[in-house]
Amino acid sequence: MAGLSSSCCRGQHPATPAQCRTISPRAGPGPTSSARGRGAGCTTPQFPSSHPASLPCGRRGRRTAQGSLAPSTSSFSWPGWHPRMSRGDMAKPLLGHRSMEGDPSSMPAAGRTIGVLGSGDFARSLAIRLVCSGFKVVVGSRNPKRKASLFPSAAEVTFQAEAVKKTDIIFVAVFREHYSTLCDLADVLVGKILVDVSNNTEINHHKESNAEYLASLFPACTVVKGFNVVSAWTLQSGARDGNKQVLICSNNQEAKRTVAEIAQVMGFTPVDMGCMSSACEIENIPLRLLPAWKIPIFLALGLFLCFFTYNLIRQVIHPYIREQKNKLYKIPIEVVNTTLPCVAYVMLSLVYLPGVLAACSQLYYGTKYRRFPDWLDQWLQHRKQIGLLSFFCAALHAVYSFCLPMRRSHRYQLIETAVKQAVEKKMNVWVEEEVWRMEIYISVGIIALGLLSLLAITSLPSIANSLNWREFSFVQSTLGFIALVISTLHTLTYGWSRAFDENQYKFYLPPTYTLTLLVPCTVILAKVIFSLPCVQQRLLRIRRGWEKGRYVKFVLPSATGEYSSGETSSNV
Ligand SMILES: Cc1cc2nc3c(=O)[nH]c(=O)nc-3n(C[C@H](O)[C@H](O)[C@H](O)COP(=O)(O)OP(=O)(O)OC[C@H]3O[C@@H](n4cnc5c(N)ncnc54)[C@H](O)[C@@H]3O)c2cc1C
Ligand SMILES: NC(=O)C1=CN([C@@H]2O[C@H](COP(=O)(O)OP(=O)(O)OC[C@H]3O[C@@H](n4cnc5c(N)ncnc54)[C@H](OP(=O)(O)O)[C@@H]3O)[C@@H](O)[C@H]2O)C=CC1
Ligand code: HEM
Ligand SMILES: [Cu+2]
Ligand SMILES: [Fe+3]
Repeated sequence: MAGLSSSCCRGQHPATPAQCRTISPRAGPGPTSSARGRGAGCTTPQFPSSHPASLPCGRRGRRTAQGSLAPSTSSFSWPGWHPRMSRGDMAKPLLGHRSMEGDPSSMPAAGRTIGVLGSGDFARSLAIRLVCSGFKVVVGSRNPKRKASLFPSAAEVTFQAEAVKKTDIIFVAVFREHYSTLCDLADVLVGKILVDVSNNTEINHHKESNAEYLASLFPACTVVKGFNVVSAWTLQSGARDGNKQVLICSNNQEAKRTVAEIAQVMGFTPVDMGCMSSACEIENIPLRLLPAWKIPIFLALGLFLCFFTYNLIRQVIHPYIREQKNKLYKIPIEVVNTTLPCVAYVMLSLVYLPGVLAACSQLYYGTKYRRFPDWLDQWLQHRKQIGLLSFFCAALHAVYSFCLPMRRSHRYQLIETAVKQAVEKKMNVWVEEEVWRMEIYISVGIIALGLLSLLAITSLPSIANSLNWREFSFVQSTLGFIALVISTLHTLTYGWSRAFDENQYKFYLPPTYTLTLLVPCTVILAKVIFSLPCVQQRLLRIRRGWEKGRYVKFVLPSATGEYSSGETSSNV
């Protein structure tokens, strides 16, 4: 068989279903080391027309090209290759074999024979995991002799045709572009479950999903999409250190349930993604890189750039132009440490601003059933990521702040000031107000950061899952808002009277902290207004389903506990 690269074929896809029948391959060079390489692109396997593989799918005779079907497992061990699992510890599966007799479909998932086509990374990890989970495994390879030593001894490695005969569930662990080479197994595969584990190299790279393509090549089989979001490593090392979810879809419920059961026995959590139409989405998942983080990260970078430039102008460019002083040394720490907190603080307020806007919209329309505009919906969805980025910047800011006294420049300035004061015979340099100001804003900063850490911890799924909705909302909504208020205190005590000191205006630009106060103060003011009883009651009613302009008899528990009748409809 031609040594084929297994990278995607850049659009010269070998087979459509029809083509699969008339594929006229020609023998290419013998298997090369790149057979498993990721070459620049692959070509359709070319065989001479006399080659059995040149007959249409389903009507091909048994392959004789590689001679008669060799015995399944060979004692041949590949020199220099030490499979991760030593042969001994894979001798028998971890779970005891349960009775193998009886109707296979009623057989408990474990103990069942599972087929794996392909002998690459994924096939090998899958075989190891299946054997560890108590399944019997038969691997179908184009070259079983060479590959047998890569698999645990409990797994049987044989030719593909041989392997598929022994089981009714087969994991197809080959790349999409090589599905067509399986066509000569079409007859043997009739009525079997094919599990498509393949991924693509780009999002929406093909017009139909790999699973749909596989189903079109083997219409007499039942295709289930699954396991593609699990890496070979997670498969091999077990679900503990990777994502445990296995997303599964298929048009056949029974087949989906069988594969889900196998996933469960392997220690994974099957997630039913519905029918085959979701296969595309499932195949795109491993190609996405932190999709929910894109907008928040761009927002943080944008804010950082703006504040950094602003601080650079004030702290470095202004003294250079006005006093010919070189303050470039301030860039790595001081400029960064007046930029990071601003980003942290503004982003923290951007976490709570959408909630305020949402509340305003509910108050304005007098209903909670009206969809928020898309941009607000999107914003509400991204609050977690915005919040965590704010926490990250605030944590960096705290570390930077603790390091301020370490710097050589700080020490020189300290000595310089001391000498100057000695020369001026200034004995008492203690400024009570300054001392208090700094004590307060540092300690308030620490409390704010402590609260943000609490929010960050409750963001962890394992912690969030242990809280009920009210507890989670208390931490995220109430404590989060308190953190915002305390950060505002920290910023105000740091800024103090600088905003009113004209020396603090460089090129007429106000001190940076004044710019950061706008959004947080708006949010705080709005939240104070929403907490006024008249507004709060209305919001509460709306959230309980009351609607303006609709006759809804509505009773609300009043502060004293008895029920007062709510406002009947008012047509506005
Ligand atoms: C470090 C950190 C980590 C964070 N982690 C997470 C996280 O893991 N998950 C997360 O979701 N957020 C997270 N956040 C963001 C934020 O804490 C939460 O989104 C928080 O719930 C926002 O509270 P809120 O009061 O602004 O709005 P919410 O309490 O969410 O309410 C927003 C708006 O929705 C409407 N609303 C609320 N309740 C109802 C109701 N019952 N019926 C009808 N309408 C209603 C109202 O209009 C309300 O104003 C994190 C923030 C930070 C700083
Ligand atoms: N690696 C991973 O972590 C993951 C991989 N996957 C999917 O699993 C599938 C296999 O991936 P992986 O194991 O990494 O790939 P490999 O290249 O390691 O293995 C692919 C296997 O396909 C067979 N093969 C290679 N070329 C051809 C060909 N021209 N014709 C027929 N069969 C061929 C070979 O088996 P033999 O020579 O024995 O026939 C080879 O071992 C892919 O669809 C991939 O998207 C999904 C999730 C994670
Ligand atoms: C351990 C916690 C914290 C410590 C020790 C700390 C310390 C400091 C220090 C020393 C400054 C002065 C910076 C300078 O002049 O170089 C400062 C400013 C500031 N801090 Fe913090 N801080 C902490 C937490 C926070 C948090 C949680 C926020 C907000 C989310 C925050 C926001 C700010 C802001 C906005 C400024 C003003 C920056 C400027 O305009 O120059 N800080 N903080
Ligand atoms: Cu290709
Ligand atoms: Fe492709």
